[in-house]
Amino acid sequence: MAERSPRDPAGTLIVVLGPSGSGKDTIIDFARETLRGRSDVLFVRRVVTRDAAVQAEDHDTLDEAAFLAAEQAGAFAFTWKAHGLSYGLPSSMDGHLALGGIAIANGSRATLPDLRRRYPTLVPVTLAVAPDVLAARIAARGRESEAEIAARLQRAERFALDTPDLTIIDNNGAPEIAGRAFVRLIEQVSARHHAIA
Ligand SMILES: Nc1ncnc2c1ncn2[C@@H]1O[C@H](COP(=O)(O)OP(=O)(O)O)[C@@H](O)[C@H]1O
Ligand SMILES: O=P(O)(O)OC[C@H]1O[C@H](OP(=O)(O)OP(=O)(O)O)[C@H](O)[C@@H]1O
Repeated sequence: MAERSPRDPAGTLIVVLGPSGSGKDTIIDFARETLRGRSDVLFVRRVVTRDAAVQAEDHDTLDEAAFLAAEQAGAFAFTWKAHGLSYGLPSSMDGHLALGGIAIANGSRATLPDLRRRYPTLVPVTLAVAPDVLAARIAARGRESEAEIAARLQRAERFALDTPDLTIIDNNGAPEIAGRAFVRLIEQVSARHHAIA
């Protein structure tokens, strides 16, 4: 993890957290479509060392060596490792936050304490999904091997996100229901910005 001094940007980072298959990308995609044209809301495009051929969220791909070089050159605002992959949120995100914008990123539960230190106004969001629904959705997504799915399900049980300011969105129903709840949260954050401005 790149160590930087904490800052208190004018904007707000909304981070979507939750086990593999819980619907992080689904609600982010729904909000991106719904809020298209809103220049104050940045949907952060992650850099991931995942094979570009693997169907996943729309991310930039680097191999490990290139990721490390980019990290050392200051290309990332925040990085972490999970599932044998490296993930980076590009430093352009900090520029957007410094201007008072809202940034939305898919993040890692394991890094929540570090992320909060670095972004004190962080708004963490998580998705609640029953374990059997989760398992079925990861399998149906067809992105991981059986061993990888088993590892992801094990990891799903390791984190209890016990933080008082956490927004929990139920995603056991239709994706639009969770998607709309997420858009409402973004609108609330946006209204808070306007009230302060
Ligand atoms: N509410 C839902 N109902 C049915 N399928 C869903 C729902 N939410 C997500 N999915 C599906 O479950 C799979 C995992 O969702 P995804 O958004 O990729 O999760 P994550 O980003 O948290 O790993 C995807 O195939 C997605 O289309
Ligand atoms: O610490 P955790 O909360 O377990 O998260 C670990 C990683 O898993 C997810 O990535 P990825 O998009 O590769 O996996 P997913 O789509 O299966 O969640 C998430 O965005 C983190 O990068």
